[in-house]
Amino acid sequence: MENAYVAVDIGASSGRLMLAEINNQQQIQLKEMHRFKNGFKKADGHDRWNIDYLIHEILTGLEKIKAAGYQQVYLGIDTWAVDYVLVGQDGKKLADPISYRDHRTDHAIADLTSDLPKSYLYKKTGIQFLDFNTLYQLYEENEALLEQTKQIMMIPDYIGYVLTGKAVTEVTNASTTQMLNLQGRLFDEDLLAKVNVHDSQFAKLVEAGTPLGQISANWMESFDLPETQVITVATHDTASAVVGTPGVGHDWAFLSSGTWSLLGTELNTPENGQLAFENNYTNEWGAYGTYRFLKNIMGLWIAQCVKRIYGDQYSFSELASLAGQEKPFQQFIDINDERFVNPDNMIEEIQQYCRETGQAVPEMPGEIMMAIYSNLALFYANEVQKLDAILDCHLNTLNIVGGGSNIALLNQMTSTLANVTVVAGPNEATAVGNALVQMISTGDVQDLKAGRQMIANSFDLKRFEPEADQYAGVLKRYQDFLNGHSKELV
Ligand SMILES: Nc1ncnc2c1ncn2[C@@H]1O[C@H](COP(=O)(O)OP(=O)(O)OP(=O)(O)O)[C@@H](O)[C@H]1O
Ligand SMILES: C[C@H](O)[C@H](O)[C@@H](O)C(=O)CO
Ligand SMILES: [Mg+2]
Repeated sequence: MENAYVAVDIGASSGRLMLAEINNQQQIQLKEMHRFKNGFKKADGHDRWNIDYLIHEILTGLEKIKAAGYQQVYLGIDTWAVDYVLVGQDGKKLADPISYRDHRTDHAIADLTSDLPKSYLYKKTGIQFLDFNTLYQLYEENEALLEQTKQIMMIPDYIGYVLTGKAVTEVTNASTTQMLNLQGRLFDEDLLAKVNVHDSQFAKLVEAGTPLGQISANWMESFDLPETQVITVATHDTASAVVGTPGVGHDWAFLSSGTWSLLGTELNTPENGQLAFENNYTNEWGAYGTYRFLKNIMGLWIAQCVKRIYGDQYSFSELASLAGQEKPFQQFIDINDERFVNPDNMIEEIQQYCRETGQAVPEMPGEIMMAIYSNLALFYANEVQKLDAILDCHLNTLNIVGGGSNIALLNQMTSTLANVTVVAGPNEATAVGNALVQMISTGDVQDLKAGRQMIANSFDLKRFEPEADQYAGVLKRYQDFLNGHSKELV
């Protein structure tokens, strides 16, 4: 009987339980068993996630898997980064987790680094400066709550703890705290002290692929579940997405395109030099001792907000079709401007930005969406050039994975502007990477290289080549615009 693997992948906008099995042709077969919405809501003065709802959805999905005839499964959990749950002395959460988009950290970097030079912090951690990194969230955390806290658990670690009773801190997601020391590969004592947190308040650090334990008997009594062995995978969803990216050789970059666009490349040693620091690139830890040298780009969050403002009357593919009927590059937008992190009305924010910069104001849905896609493609192309410069290399291929890999228009614009081959897919690379780490952990797959080959042989990947003479000079004009207008995410 072949092993069955359940990948629980919860992004900022949606979650899903995907069942992965290896068929006789040594291909990974992926089946969506359960999907649910995610999102934060205002509660007790902050934007909060509903973590109990997410756990209930996981158990509901597992019941569907049992009902489909699976008696025994492996399971891995990955979610978005930086956010955490505070667990009290009684082992229960003290509050629902606050979202990284909450405004409590809007000025946290300036406050925390007033007596701690950013260059020093970057040398220690190699992590990009995003004001919602865990370090700054803890700096702004409610002191009374922190004093009652026995354990600080990152979201996926907390879910694994609730399901199995076992607490660990998995390194790929822990690195996004900006509290891990690159040299010692442990929590940095100075940074813990800076936010009044003790080493003991984090469970032991473990690498991706470490077995966690069985789902506890109390859940088995309350829900009709398969016997479930939980494995701690690369619990940062982007880390799982990178594992699930079928890159070949050494000259490939990845773009994990979902709520965020995470553009970067996989390194075996961190790159925390001056150029990387100046360009705010990060060295998030990857699976198997790798580093994810990447940059956070605002991503399709902007499209998600637009879709919501239109009352969800358009599907994402309909919005993409409307965009395709419009001319590209009608206005330049620094999509990483902090004003787009969590505005009250994204459409108005985009329109106001265009007014303030004396540009054509997009009005119709198609114009708005084309403005978003055009500027995402330009931003991606600009960052590919920066990656080449920082790493002194030439990345020929950009593997685009995640929901955004479905957008052929955006894939093609990106290929042409960046002058690279785009390989699009799998769109569920995060779930695939989650399952692959489980398969490597059980020995069903030999290693990461063999797994990526298997992925390439299992999923329909689409290639996009640069279209000569298209958009000549646009990227240079965009870069000049950015140089005059950039107020990046910091
Ligand atoms: N067919 C499509 N046409 C256009 N856009 C699409 C299509 N399918 C997905 N998308 C885009 O992909 C996004 C969702 O990507 P994905 O499913 O990777 O995100 P997620 O995993 O839910 O969230 P996160 O990025 O936080 O992990 C949507 O917001 C949408 O913009
Ligand atoms: C806040 C993080 O940067 C974000 O979660 C990103 O890393 C991610 O996980 C996108 O899916
Ligand atoms: Mg995702």
